[in-house]
Amino acid sequence: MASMSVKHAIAAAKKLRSLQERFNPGGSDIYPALMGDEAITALIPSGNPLSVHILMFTRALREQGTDEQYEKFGRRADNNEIIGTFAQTELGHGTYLRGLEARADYDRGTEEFVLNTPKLSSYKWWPGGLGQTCNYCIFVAQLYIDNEAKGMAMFVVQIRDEETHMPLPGVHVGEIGKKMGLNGVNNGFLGLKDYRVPRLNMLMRHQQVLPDGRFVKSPVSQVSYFPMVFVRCMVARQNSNYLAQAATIATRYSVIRRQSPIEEGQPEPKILEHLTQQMKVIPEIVTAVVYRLAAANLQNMYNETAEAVYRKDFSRLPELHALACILKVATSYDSTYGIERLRQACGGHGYLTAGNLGNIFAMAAPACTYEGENSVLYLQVGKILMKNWSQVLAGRELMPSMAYISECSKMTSFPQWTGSWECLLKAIQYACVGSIRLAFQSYNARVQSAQSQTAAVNYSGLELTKAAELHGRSYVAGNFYQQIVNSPNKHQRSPQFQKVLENMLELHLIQIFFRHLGDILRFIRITEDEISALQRRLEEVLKELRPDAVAITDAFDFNDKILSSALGCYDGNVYERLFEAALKHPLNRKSVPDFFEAHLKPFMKENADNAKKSKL
Ligand SMILES: CCCCC/C=C\C/C=C\C/C=C\CCCCC(=O)SCCNC(=O)CCNC(=O)[C@H](O)C(C)(C)COP(=O)(O)OP(=O)(O)OC[C@H]1O[C@@H](n2cnc3c(N)ncnc32)[C@H](O)[C@@H]1OP(=O)(O)O
Ligand SMILES: Cc1cc2nc3c(=O)[nH]c(=O)nc-3n(C[C@H](O)[C@H](O)[C@H](O)COP(=O)(O)OP(=O)(O)OC[C@H]3O[C@@H](n4cnc5c(N)ncnc54)[C@H](O)[C@@H]3O)c2cc1C
Repeated sequence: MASMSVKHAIAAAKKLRSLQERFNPGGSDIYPALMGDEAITALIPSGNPLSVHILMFTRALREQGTDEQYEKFGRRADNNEIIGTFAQTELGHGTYLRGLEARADYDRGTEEFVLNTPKLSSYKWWPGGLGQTCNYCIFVAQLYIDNEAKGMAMFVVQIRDEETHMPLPGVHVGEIGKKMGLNGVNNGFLGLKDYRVPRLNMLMRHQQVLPDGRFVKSPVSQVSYFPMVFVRCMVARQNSNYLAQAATIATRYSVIRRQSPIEEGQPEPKILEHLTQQMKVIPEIVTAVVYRLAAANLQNMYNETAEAVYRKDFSRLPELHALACILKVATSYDSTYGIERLRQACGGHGYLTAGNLGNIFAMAAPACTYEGENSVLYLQVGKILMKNWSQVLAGRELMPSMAYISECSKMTSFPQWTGSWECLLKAIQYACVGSIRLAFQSYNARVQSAQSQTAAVNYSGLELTKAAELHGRSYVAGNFYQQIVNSPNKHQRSPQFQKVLENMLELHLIQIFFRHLGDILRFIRITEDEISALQRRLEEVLKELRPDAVAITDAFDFNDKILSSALGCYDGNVYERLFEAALKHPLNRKSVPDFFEAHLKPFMKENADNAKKSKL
């Protein structure tokens, strides 16, 4: 599988290169790569072993290395003359970066770094492509000068000979083993023993070690985390894509499959006529649209911030970090749970490999873990919200994506309930700010009682993650509302198209309202009648969107090769394709399976003989 994946990945990388040249000659815009990734996803359903090379290795060289280092390493990496990965996570540590054990000791006598993974737990473990594909990596290690720790640093390390691909002396590298998916990615392990690299192999755009061993600190230590921010932004787009693929499959299947009359004596309807089926499928279509728009926004913000960082302006890093965390978590959680809901919506056939929903799930699910485990990133955002609440209490302005927090903090109570979109959006934001306030009270009480900040974060963790989740909902719903209601190009839309978008906004806001009704009722008084009215509107908007469901998913424009699903094929010949796939199964090559003579027949005969004996 690994070699097949590499072959396909190389074919796709060539396609990527042509996309890049067509869309953005000489540029480094990731979008062609993403489009290439959709193609790659179809070509390599077991995952792309070059993903981390393209997403992290090449970018780290560009963004963390000096111009000279880019010339020496980055250009060759961008041109796929060398293939690398991003080796940060270890067998013993993934989340807690300050606990990473790999070390780089500076030897001023030879102007080299001596790299070691001192224990088994220090081995790099997980980096994509590390097992067999890569001959280089960015090796993330704790930097030591005269045995004094200086923090994390990144090193360009060659791990295999460029001609023979043999691991170099001092390198112990291999595959970490089968996973629940992405088995074409050859995630690997890497141990280094007294492995020497020249001083100039340490990426030094933001921090430097001078020949005499003097250390020049980075102006902002977190800029070394920037490669992770980029992938979090990519995950937001990538996982909204996976959800859109699954929604396309389930929608098409739901208008082909007929089952169970709704009225006695009537013919069996398409299953999408069942209201409960509409509630399983249509919200997922809308969620895919909502996150694709949010991810595009985030991508623009990333590009602007990356340019600013290149100019040593780090001012927008904190906001990008917070948004990248919140969107990476929200899209990976919601896409993973949404794809499973869509699989279940396809009944038994949803469980067949020929439907491809299981593989799409297996591609989407690890995003809840990699690039920052989701609950850890929620805690990260919770901490940032605590800092921002202190700013609110001090009457200071907040970053634009948190401005609603200041506005809501000035409200002494929630205004008269109207049930309008603005009202629903404000209710979610108001519940978020109420949760932030409660979390802050708990957190601050702990800090005031002499608990350390880290301990206070831990013991306030449930409230912090709740506040972070509601902040994510507020940001995503607010972005969708702006795009539908206040977009500058709204007048260019046909009235029919605008109506479909408004129906999607109605559904998204009501769905999020019901998902967080408990959180909202904690801070806002809403009557039973007002809630029942929203229930009726939910049923109504599902009915309104039902006729548009297929057209919206067709607009995602996934061809059959990318969907790779007998249930979601454009021509709708589901049963023929399921049967065609079944007949291709190796077990159907013979009428009598080999195991009959070897196992089944003796087993049945032995039982028959025993039965006869027991009668005698
Ligand atoms: C072919 C084309 C392909 C396209 C494919 C498309 C999509 C992509 C899909 C898939 C991708 C492919 C493969 C998957 C690759 C996966 C790769 C990896 O997993 S790499 C490893 C990832 N590891 C992590 O993410 C580690 C998580 N841990 C952390 O990030 C940190 O430890 C932490 C949890 C954030 C804690 O940080 P720290 O230890 O420094 O302590 P804190 O006190 O929390 O933070 C201090 C300070 O710094 C700020 N900060 C933290 N992080 C950042 C950041 N990233 N940016 C900016 N600022 C940051 C934090 O806010 C604090 O600030 P302050 O309070 O003001 O001091
Ligand atoms: C498919 C895949 C590809 C990957 N690719 C790469 C790669 O290319 N390069 C790379 O370097 N890494 C890669 N990784 C590793 C990935 O980045 C880590 O798995 C991830 O950062 C989580 O760290 P961990 O595995 O150590 O989990 P842990 O941090 O051990 O998490 C285990 C549990 O502990 C909890 N926990 C941990 N810290 C805290 C805390 N402070 N507060 C509360 N709870 C906490 C977590 O929430 C989680 O529930 C990949 C992983 C996967 C699955």
